[in-house]
Amino acid sequence: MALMSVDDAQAALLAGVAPTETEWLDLAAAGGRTLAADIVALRTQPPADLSAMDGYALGAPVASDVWYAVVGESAAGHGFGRPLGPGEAARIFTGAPVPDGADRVAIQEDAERQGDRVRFADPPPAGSNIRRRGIDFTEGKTGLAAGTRLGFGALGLAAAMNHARLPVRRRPRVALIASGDELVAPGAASLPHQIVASSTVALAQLIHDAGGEAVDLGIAPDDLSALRSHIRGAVTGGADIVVVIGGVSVGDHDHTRPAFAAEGMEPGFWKIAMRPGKPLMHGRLGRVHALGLPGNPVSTLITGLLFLAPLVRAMLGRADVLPDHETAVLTAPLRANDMRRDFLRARLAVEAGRLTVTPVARQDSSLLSMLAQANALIVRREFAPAADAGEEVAVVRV
Ligand SMILES: Nc1nc2c(c(=O)[nH]1)N[C@H]1C(S)=C(S)[C@@H](COP(=O)(O)OP(=O)(O)OC[C@H]3O[C@@H](n4cnc5c(N)ncnc54)[C@H](O)[C@@H]3O)O[C@H]1N2
Ligand code: MOO
Repeated sequence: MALMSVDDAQAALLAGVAPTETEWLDLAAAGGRTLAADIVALRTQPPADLSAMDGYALGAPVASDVWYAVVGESAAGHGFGRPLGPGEAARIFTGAPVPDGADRVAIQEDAERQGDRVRFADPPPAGSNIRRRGIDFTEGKTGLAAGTRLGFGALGLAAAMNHARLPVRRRPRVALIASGDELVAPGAASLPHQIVASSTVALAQLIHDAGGEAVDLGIAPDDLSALRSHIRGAVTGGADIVVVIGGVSVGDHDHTRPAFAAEGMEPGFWKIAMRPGKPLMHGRLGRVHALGLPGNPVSTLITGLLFLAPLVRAMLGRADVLPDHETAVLTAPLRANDMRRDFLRARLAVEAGRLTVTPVARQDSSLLSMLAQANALIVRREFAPAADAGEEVAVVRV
């Protein structure tokens, strides 16, 4: 069976993905969520011309070295009440409205004040220290686009635009089923034939970081009907994506594909030209995505990073769905690659102002100790020629 390319498999997975429904959240609960609609400014900011400094609001000087009459004060949160006439100044503070008739603000450090009058050796030019109405945003204009992840900057802007609640996408629900007779929960392993089911918690973190909600459905034994009932439980429980970890290869105890098929899966792809992660499988159970991730823990997490996390982001309507590729300088030579795209576990560093990358010592897809050391993957394209230290290579951060 020919292997499918990573690019074709990602495109097939992400084609026509339907976004989750909209829910409305208070601002304070919306951090990290993804906007379901464009957000329009409900007001103009600043709403008036405001002073950028503490000082004096003035009109143009009528003569050099002129004394202005200080006729009142404009403080933030208060209006000034009347226009300034020629030769008049108002004491003003940062964030306060600039009175009509004033066209500049002189800072107080430059003022010579005597009683109710003030003068400036060198008055500032027109427009100085005034933040004009609407320089940040104007009412009715889109300030944040649908698909934006609400980080602190976007949340602050939404609040400033006078929104108390925001429409966000429901977090995609990802059911995680570990499969294998050897598996036991973290903390419970004692026998030599037992292996800790480490991938569930690791994938859950990846899903959370992508904006999804992971649901741990535990461990299914190597038994077709047990795995089928776990999958049914995931679907009836409202999962958007059902992930089975392991059992996607060709061994006698690999039941993942047959179990999904018996539950009515419309097959998508199986077997990808990548290392690690070759046995990756995708299909559809109606609206629900079925994913079989290869069991070797590093393979699970790299296919999670390259396929599952992008699927979650696509369901959120995000624009930035696939991981970004950057460029870094190799510190060690690499041999030529074969027909599988290789994702080498590696460490990025900044050396003499350049981003450098060094593969970790061992690349076996069972070695979580190596993955935990890595902060990036070197992406070696299919049939890439040997590379020397000093060459640039593509990297993806992990
Ligand atoms: N004849 C072939 N054998 C294998 C092939 C192949 O193409 N032909 N592919 C290999 C590759 S590549 C991978 S990757 C593995 C994946 O196989 P499975 O998805 O069937 O994974 P399992 O056999 O169930 O498990 C593999 C390995 O990973 C451990 N494991 C499984 N689940 C977890 C978990 N939740 N947490 C931690 N560790 C887990 C499991 O104990 C096994 O050691 O197949 C190769 N074989
Ligand atoms: O692809 Mo497997 O994931 O090489 O170990």
